[in-house]
Amino acid sequence: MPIPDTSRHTPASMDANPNIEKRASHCFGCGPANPQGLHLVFTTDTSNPDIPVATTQFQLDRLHEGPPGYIHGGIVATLLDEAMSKLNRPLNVLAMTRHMEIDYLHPVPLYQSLVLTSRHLSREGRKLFHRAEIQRPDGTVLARAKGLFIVIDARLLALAGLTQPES
Ligand SMILES: CCCCC/C=C\C/C=C\C/C=C\C/C=C\CCCC(=O)SCCNC(=O)CCNC(=O)[C@H](O)C(C)(C)COP(=O)(O)OP(=O)(O)OC[C@H]1O[C@@H](n2cnc3c(N)ncnc32)[C@H](O)[C@@H]1OP(=O)(O)O
Repeated sequence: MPIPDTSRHTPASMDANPNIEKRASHCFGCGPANPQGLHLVFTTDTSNPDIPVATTQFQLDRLHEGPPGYIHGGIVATLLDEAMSKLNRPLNVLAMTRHMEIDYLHPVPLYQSLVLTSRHLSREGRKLFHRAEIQRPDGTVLARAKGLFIVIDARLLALAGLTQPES
């Protein structure tokens, strides 16, 4: 039986200098330090600061296959979730996904460059409503999501050991 590489599974509480940026370096969607992650790199358009838009191009292979030749539906959900989460920092909040709904309109192919984009829709207090889409380069929408993100307050982050309490 192979010996697991435990260095990839070090509990976050054992990190020498835990902070939100360092922890995010292992994010499955965008963390550069996660060897099994998707390594998505987004461009964020804040020309309208109230309605940020995040975009990336990606191309996956059989590591993320579901139906033969197509991306697994759970990975499609991950892509859409990740894209929407990228809108939170431009809105100057830390937030987590509370609810999302997905329309799988067409199978999402492997081995093709695709466009993943998200847009902030509205805010009601600590509730942020976003949307995201995966498109072919010709604009055909393959999958679409709406998401509700909840702003995480400083006290909760401090309890999780991610920031110092303000007072
Ligand atoms: C505590 C540890 C924090 C650690 C994380 C720190 C920071 C995170 C931010 C950035 C991290 C950096 C990298 C990004 C990483 C990943 C990217 C992808 C994003 C994700 O992958 S992130 C993982 C999945 N995510 C979760 O693991 C969340 C689990 N969850 C909770 O931890 C709680 O849920 C919490 C704390 C969020 C809120 O908890 P809560 O108790 O304060 O509030 P509750 O959940 O009850 O609802 C709130 C309001 O949403 C309304 N509501 C509910 N459903 C609705 C619906 N369908 N439509 C309309 N409204 C709805 C309710 O009615 C209520 O509204 P109202 O306030 O008006 O009553």
